[in-house]
Amino acid sequence: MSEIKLTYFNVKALAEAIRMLLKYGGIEFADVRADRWGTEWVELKPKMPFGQLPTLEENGKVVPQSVAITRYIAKKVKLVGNNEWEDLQIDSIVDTINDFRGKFASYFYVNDESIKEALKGPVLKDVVPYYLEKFEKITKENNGHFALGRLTWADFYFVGMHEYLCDMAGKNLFEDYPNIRKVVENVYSIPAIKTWVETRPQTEF
Ligand SMILES: N[C@@H](CCC(=O)N[C@@H](CS)C(=O)NCC(=O)O)C(=O)O
Repeated sequence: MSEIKLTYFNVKALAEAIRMLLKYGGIEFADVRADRWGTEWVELKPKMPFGQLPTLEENGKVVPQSVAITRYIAKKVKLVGNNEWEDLQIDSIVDTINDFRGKFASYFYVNDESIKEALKGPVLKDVVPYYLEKFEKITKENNGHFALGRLTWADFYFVGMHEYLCDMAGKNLFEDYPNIRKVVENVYSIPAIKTWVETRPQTEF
């Protein structure tokens, strides 16, 4: 059995879907959480392939990029499509969820508070309902899932990310969207994930 090490910061954000998929598949891994604000990250950053986290290390080889890593683990735990068309459905919605995340990132990391607020306003007013109404329709049509009418890594990708999205928005985004919430409930009701959620390190997002 190969040795897997997942390195990220002590948050869920881009790595939680990967952690949850590993747990789902019962795959042992080292869950390394670097201190983002201390000297640890200053020393580690130049050693990372593109200076960022998460990275996956397997058999001594280190690879970056959260979506690629999530897809790779999803293949191992068989939460991918049954053919190329099905994989395209999953990839397409994952990329769309990632675009949605990018809308929040466009203001969240801005230091100037007045500029940040000015950028945040239209995202919350226009972009959020635009995406969430479509996500609600998709998850309704797919019976509480994001693709293929069944559990796939797209669900994990969203669930791993959803608290981060709420944190960046400064509110619960999904209150009025029962079918999106159903995706979270479906993933959290899987026994291995339930145990993980109960025992994982407590972080804000
Ligand atoms: N496209 C990359 C983005 C990775 C990324 O933005 N990582 C951030 C944390 S979420 C990071 O490493 N920040 C620290 C830094 O850039 O020094 C991925 O999806 O993995």
